[in-house]
Amino acid sequence: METMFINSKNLIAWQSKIPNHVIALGFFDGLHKGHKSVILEAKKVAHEKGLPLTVMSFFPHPKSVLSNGKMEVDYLIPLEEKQKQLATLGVNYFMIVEFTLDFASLLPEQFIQDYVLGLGATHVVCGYDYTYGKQGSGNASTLIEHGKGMLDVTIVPKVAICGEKVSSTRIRELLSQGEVSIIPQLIGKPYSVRWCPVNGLLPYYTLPRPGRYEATIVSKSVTTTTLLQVLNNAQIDFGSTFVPTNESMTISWLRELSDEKYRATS
Ligand SMILES: Cc1cc2nc3c(=O)[nH]c(=O)nc-3n(C[C@H](O)[C@H](O)[C@H](O)COP(=O)(O)O)c2cc1C
Ligand SMILES: Nc1ncnc2c1ncn2[C@@H]1O[C@H](COP(=O)(O)OP(=O)(O)OP(=O)(O)O)[C@@H](O)[C@H]1O
Repeated sequence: METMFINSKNLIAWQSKIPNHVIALGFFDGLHKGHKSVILEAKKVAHEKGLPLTVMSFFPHPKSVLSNGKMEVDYLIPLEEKQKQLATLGVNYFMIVEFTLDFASLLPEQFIQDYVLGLGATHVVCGYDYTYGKQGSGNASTLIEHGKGMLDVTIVPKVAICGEKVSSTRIRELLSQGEVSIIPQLIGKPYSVRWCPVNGLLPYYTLPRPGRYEATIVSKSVTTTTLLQVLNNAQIDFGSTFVPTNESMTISWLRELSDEKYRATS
């Protein structure tokens, strides 16, 4: 998979470099089941048309840019993890467009002409609630019109669990409520963060709310299931769990323990 960092300054250079492709559009934080449904649909279309598969995302998150940094977004995964997971899903090109206030003010049709058609997409796949362009005024039903006959469009229906849309927002809510045991229903596996002994939580991950959790730690392919206490949004008390001093590790959050259960198991 090739990753491209695109902005207004290098856009023209990229426009002449990328072959025609099928593109999936969205921010895709956490790569949950709704996102995978969009990307796998795009993969199917790309296969049928014999074209490469592209995913276009943005960075930083539109909400943090549009609030002038006042709104802190609790990112679920950093770009490197998104990159790794997209490569595993079979994506050929990963376009990361720099989200700036100037970019946010592009009219929806301009975005489609310059960044979608202009970069070589001939078929767009997005979810039913995808929005784009100034004030998010473009949506799934305006894509055909803004494509001016040059763009095929596939809209993916809502993926829901118990009637509720699977979303990055919902996962952030579950983390803030300590409800980590529900998250596998949304992303297909427990929510994981990367932790390194020197710097602690790596950037663009979010810890569940303070409390005691059953978790697995994977370090150098050795998996340990243990009890951990989250103290605040950056600190974990590892208790008696052995933590290597020179290795980073992956911590997967399995379930929050009530105080009684914690006392019984510790
Ligand atoms: C060119 C462009 C301009 C945008 N401008 C705005 C904006 O002014 N206000 C806003 O809330 N979101 C804006 N967005 C963000 C989108 O509404 C949307 O959040 C983003 O495209 C990610 O889509 P998703 O949330 O469906 O993944 C813009 C997006 C694009 C591509
Ligand atoms: N549950 C879902 N079912 C179908 N499509 C989805 C679903 N969730 C997101 N999508 C689509 O995936 C792409 C990326 O969406 P986006 O990054 O906005 O995810 P989100 O989970 O809705 O995020 P947030 O909760 O922050 O709004 C968009 O095309 C969007 O329409």
